[in-house]
Amino acid sequence: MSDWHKLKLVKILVSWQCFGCILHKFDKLKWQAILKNTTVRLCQMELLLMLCFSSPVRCAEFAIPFQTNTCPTCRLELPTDDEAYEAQRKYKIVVVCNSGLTTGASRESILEKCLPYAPASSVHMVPGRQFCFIQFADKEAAQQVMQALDGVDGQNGEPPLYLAYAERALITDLLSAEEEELILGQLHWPADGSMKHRQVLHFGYEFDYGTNNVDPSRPLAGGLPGWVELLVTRLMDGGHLVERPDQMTVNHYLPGQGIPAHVDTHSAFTDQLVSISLGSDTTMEFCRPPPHGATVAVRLPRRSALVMDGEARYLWTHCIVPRHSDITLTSDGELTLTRRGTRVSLTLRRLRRDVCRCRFPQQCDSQQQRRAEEKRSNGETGITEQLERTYVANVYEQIADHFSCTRHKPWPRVERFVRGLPPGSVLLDVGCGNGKYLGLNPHTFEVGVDQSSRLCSIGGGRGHQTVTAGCLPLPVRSAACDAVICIAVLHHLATRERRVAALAEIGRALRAGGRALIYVWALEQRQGTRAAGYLKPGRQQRVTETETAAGADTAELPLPVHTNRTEFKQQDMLVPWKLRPGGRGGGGGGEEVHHRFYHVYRSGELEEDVKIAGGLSVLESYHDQGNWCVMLQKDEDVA
Ligand SMILES: O=C(O)CCC(=O)C(=O)O
Ligand SMILES: [Fe+2]
Ligand SMILES: [Zn+2]
Repeated sequence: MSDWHKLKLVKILVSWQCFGCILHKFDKLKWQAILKNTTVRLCQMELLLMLCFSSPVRCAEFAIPFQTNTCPTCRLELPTDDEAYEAQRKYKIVVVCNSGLTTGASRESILEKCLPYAPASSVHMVPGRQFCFIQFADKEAAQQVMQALDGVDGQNGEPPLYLAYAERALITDLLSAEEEELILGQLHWPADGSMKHRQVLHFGYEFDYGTNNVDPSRPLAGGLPGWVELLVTRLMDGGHLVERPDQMTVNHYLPGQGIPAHVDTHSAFTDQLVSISLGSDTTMEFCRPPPHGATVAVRLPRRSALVMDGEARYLWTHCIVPRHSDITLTSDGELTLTRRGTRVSLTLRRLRRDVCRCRFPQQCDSQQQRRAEEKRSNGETGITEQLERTYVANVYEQIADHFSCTRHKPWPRVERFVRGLPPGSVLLDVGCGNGKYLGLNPHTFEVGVDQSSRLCSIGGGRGHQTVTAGCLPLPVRSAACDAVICIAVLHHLATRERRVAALAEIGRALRAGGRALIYVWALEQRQGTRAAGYLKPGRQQRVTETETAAGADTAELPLPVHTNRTEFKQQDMLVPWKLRPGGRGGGGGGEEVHHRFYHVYRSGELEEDVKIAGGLSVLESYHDQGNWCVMLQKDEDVA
């Protein structure tokens, strides 16, 4: 593999996945050399994580606030595009991605490299890590160093440094001790104690702990106090806050008190939340929901402000564990137990008056609600998604091992397409299953996508790159692929709208001039006098879906059940899969029957769908092995 080819692959992966996942994949390669001229970006929570493992005190100090996408491997956020990245190049803290204590760099060696371009005010080395942070007096100094050093070869053959801008998420010196005292004196706590585990006050709007929401039509008299407006102005002038908050919740915690893990409701508040600590330091814990389940402890010093945005605001939960003491680091790097005092926090938020557009629809009450409303108004009831989940996704997950045993021989014309790709091509296999079409051409870069995590791990176990994801949308950058294959996948989508959308997604993934090969099961299993293999009796070993569910109760199924090895009687149906005893879930005794949803295509239908999807031309179309097949080419310059 030439360096150019490696670079191309890394570029594609970098745009899909976060730095940590890339490094994980590439630890065997000399990634420093490969990454030359490639913009490496870290995502906010990943930085917090990496920092945190070695340093519970400084973990939250830095974050990179790019506009982001989600890494399909680990679901971390990633920057979206170069424009967004360029627009954000204005921070006075820089992270050096490939120089840290574990690469043999020192504070002195880093300073020495920067000094000819601009003086650095401090360098933070992170124990056990291969990156470090440099803080400059101003943005211009940071920019000069960035321009001079980023990706440029070092002297005497030294590898280049890779730099990215970073920003503080924690503002440690927001207010003075006198101001803190004045503010604490302004707050009047009701004698009866408003909550069981802590006391709270609300300004601007009341936060309702029953619904975890606010009523925008009922503002509280008085709005926010003047002294808060002053702190807000400081945060905005410092570039830490984009919008002026209009709601404040003040929490009062005695030592031993805390707040349960939660994500502030998406539909209630906008992108940035601020937590200002008064009276005492504390430790706030951020947790990423399972299956990842990472925990990051962030030390919040008194008189500091923590700004949560991106996935720290929308995806990770935050909590304060009810404890009397926290484990912290001394300035000498020793671990010590620090007793908590009484802490008062100011949570500043802005009411949301539109739909949340965060990148975590699964976690987003606002987007879920909107989708439900749309469905209701369309008269649609989620049947489609339910059908695909029950009769496609869940079934493949259960029959994965057995299914994989029946899928080893590539169909010749698909194999020919893959083998014919020019060296260096990037091939995406949409619905890759166990990866039987991956690895046929050693000169291409291939990534398989399948929504079954079990099939992905079977493919992954054979050394292929697989990503667990569906095809709507595809987890790839636009125009990233030279070729796409999508074999026996689209017939599992339950509506025409979704089948067309999947074709459009394939088109989006292709570069102009790139080609795709699509196979879908045909309604017509006969061509002239020739019957497809599927109809031939006595070929039970090729696929094992040979019999109808003998004795299975089909009365409750939502669609007619097809009798295997017979002609199709309708286009939408359920096709039984008999799970062999001994296969997963087979258990050695009786046979389990699973039903998969299919929409078999009639002659010409696939071509019509391609036309509706747009931007793709049909180069060739044919009938092969009982499938309708098209070879497509992405049109040049579709405006
Ligand atoms: O006390 C804090 O800093 C956090 C409070 C909080 O998370 C909230 O009110 O939603
Ligand atoms: Fe909160
Ligand atoms: Zn949201």
